[in-house]
Amino acid sequence: MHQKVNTNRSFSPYITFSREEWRNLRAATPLPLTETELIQLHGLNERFSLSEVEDIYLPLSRLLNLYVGATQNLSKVTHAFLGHLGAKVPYIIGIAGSVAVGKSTTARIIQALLSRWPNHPKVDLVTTDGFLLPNSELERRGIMHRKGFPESYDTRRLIHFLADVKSGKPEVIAPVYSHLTYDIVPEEQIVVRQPDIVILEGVNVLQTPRSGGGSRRVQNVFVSDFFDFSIYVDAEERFIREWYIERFLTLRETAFRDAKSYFHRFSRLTVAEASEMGERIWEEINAKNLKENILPTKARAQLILKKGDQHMVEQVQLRRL
Ligand SMILES: Nc1ncnc2c1ncn2[C@@H]1O[C@H](COP(=O)(O)OP(=O)(O)OP(=O)(O)O)[C@@H](O)[C@H]1O
Ligand SMILES: CC(C)(CO)[C@@H](O)C(=O)NCCC(=O)O
Repeated sequence: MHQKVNTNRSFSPYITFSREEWRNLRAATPLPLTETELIQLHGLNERFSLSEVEDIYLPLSRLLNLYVGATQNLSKVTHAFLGHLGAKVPYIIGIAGSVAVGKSTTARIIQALLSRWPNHPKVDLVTTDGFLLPNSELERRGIMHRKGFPESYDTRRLIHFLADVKSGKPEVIAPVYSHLTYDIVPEEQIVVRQPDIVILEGVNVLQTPRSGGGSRRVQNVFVSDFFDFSIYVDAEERFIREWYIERFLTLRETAFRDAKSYFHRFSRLTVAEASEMGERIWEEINAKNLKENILPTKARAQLILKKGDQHMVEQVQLRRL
C-alpha cells in the first residue's frame, strides 16, 4: 500500500493516512467478520456504524495483531537467551482522549476484534475511572469539581496495578467506578488474571507527572512506561462538546431517572435546562481538563485516530518506529 508522506512540511514523527488510504489496508486483513459477529459488535453501541468497523477497526486490529505477535516473539527470544521460561506477561494497550470522545466505545470494539485472533484470545479491559479517589476523599480535599483532573486520581495505585500486571502476577485487582452513583463502588473489583492483552482506557493514561509545586512528590515512573502500544482518540472540541451534551440528554431520560443516580435531580429538568447544565459542566470541568491536561499528551501516542462528524474516523496517524 502506498503511504502518503508529506514532504512539504517539516519532519513529522507520524505517517498520516486519509480514511480512504487506511481503509485500503483492510485488504491485507484476514479473519473477515461473520454476519453474527457484526451484529454482536453493533450490540456494543447501536449508534456505531458497521462500515466504521470494517474500514477503520479491522485494519487496526490487523496492525495490533502484528505488533502483539512481534512482542510475543521477542519475549520468546529473551527466554531462550535466559534459558528459562518467564511468567506470561500481558501486552498492554493504552487508550487516551477527552471525556466523551468515545474511548470506552473504541476500547470495547478493539477488545472484541483482538479477541478473535488465535495468538491472543483473552483481552481484558480496564478503565482508569476505577482509580479516581472516592467522592469522600475528593470532598475532603476540596476537589470535587476537579474529577478527571490529574489530582483526582490515585496515580500511585494505578502504577502499582500496572507494575503487578507487567510482572506476570497471576491475579491483580483493580477498583471499580460507577457512572450511576458517580463514585467508587467499594464492594466491587475487577480481577485481571494474566490475559494475553490488557486495554487500559482513560483521560489520564498518557499523562506525565508535573513538578506541581507544594509538597507534591514528583514520580519518576509514568503510567505509559507500562504500555506496549498507545492510542489517542482525537476530535475537534466542537464535536466532543456536542457528543458530551447529547450523552447528557440521553442520560436525563435513562440513567438519571434511577433514584440511585447521583444526577437524579437532573431528570426533572427540561431539555433546555439539562442542555444548559451539560454545557456548563462541559465548559467548567471537561473542556478545561481537555485543554490543560489531555490534549498536550496527544503527541505521546503511537497512533492517533481523528474523528469528525458522527464519530467517523477521518484520519489515522501512525508513529514511525
Ligand atoms: N464510534 C462511535 N459511533 C457512534 N457513537 C459513538 C462512537 N463512540 C462513542 N459514541 C458515543 O459518544 C458518547 C461518548 O462515548 P464513550 O462513552 O465511549 O466516551 P468516553 O470517551 O469513554 O467517555 P468518558 O471519558 O466520559 O467515559 C456516547 O454517547 C457514545 O454512545
Ligand atoms: C469520570 C470521568 C472523569 C472520566 O471518565 C468523567 O466521566 C467525569 O465524571 N468528569 C467530571 C465532570 C462530569 O460529570 O462530566
